Amino acid sequence: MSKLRVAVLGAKGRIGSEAVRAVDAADDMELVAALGRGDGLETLVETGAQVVVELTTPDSVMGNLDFCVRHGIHAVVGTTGWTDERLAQLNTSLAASPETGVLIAPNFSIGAVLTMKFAEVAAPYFESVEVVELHHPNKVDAPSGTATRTAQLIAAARERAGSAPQPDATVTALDGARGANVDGVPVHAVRLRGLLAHQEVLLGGEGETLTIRHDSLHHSSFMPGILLGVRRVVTTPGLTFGLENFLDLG
Ligand SMILES: NC(=O)C1=CN([C@@H]2O[C@H](COP(=O)(O)OP(=O)(O)OC[C@H]3O[C@@H](n4cnc5c(N)ncnc54)[C@H](OP(=O)(O)O)[C@@H]3O)[C@@H](O)[C@H]2O)C=CC1
Ligand SMILES: O=C(O)C1=N[C@H](C(=O)O)C[C@H](O)C1
Repeated sequence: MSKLRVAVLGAKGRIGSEAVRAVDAADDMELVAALGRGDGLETLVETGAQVVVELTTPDSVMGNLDFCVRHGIHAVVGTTGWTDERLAQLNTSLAASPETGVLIAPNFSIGAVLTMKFAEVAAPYFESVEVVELHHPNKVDAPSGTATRTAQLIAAARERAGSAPQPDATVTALDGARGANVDGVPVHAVRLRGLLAHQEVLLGGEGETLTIRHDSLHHSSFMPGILLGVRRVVTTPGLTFGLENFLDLG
């Protein structure tokens, strides 16, 4: 069986450098390019890359994906910064290249994907829900893509269940004291030396609380999800949002 020809963009970054090692070590993949900022994207065409793993920055990802989709190169994307406008722009590009697949995964670690799933299930059963994400201080953005996605899933689950809006403070002495409001769910971002990527979903009801916590302790936690994404995206045309779509979570 021929190996999948895979390139990594953002290859010198924290997660990109780990992805280079993981792709290189995978028996069914050949690492054909490892590109950093300023390296020409034409290399992707010259090396016959079939799948790009995109792990750059929110300011670079759209241009990189535009190139990939126009050249029929599938993409597995971990880079954050997704908005409805950006997703619509990507869908427009994909419409002109209907055989190309793009997976955007807010988080590639199985624990984080399960945290989102568990939070979605639990959210309608509690009066209050808040999300706290904690990351290393060099993280490019806040709140994390995972926290934003978690809050969106929680809000959608509560809306489907007809949950009442959460009680909240009527007076805040300082802006930001209640975190960011994502679809009615407060999201708090901590940046702390020594951390990598962590999240707590706090749920509270009458006389009880439930805390769902996930910790990524090393960038290796994201690698099985990236490799799964690479294997599946080549046979999944169009846009897939969330690694859970490639997992059987019941
Ligand atoms: N979905 C997931 O599971 C995960 C997602 N992430 C996300 O991945 C992204 C990267 O995170 P992280 O590795 O910590 O960040 P880093 O800053 O360590 O790495 C980003 C790398 O991308 C490079 N880069 C920027 N623009 C381009 C470009 N146009 N072409 C090629 N390379 C480029 C940067 O180069 P330079 O330094 O020169 O700018 C840098 O080396 C973030 O959005 C982060 O949130 C991170 C971990 C897990
Ligand atoms: O920048 C990071 O480190 C991470 N980014 C992703 C996010 O914003 O959710 C995934 C994970 O939290 C690590």
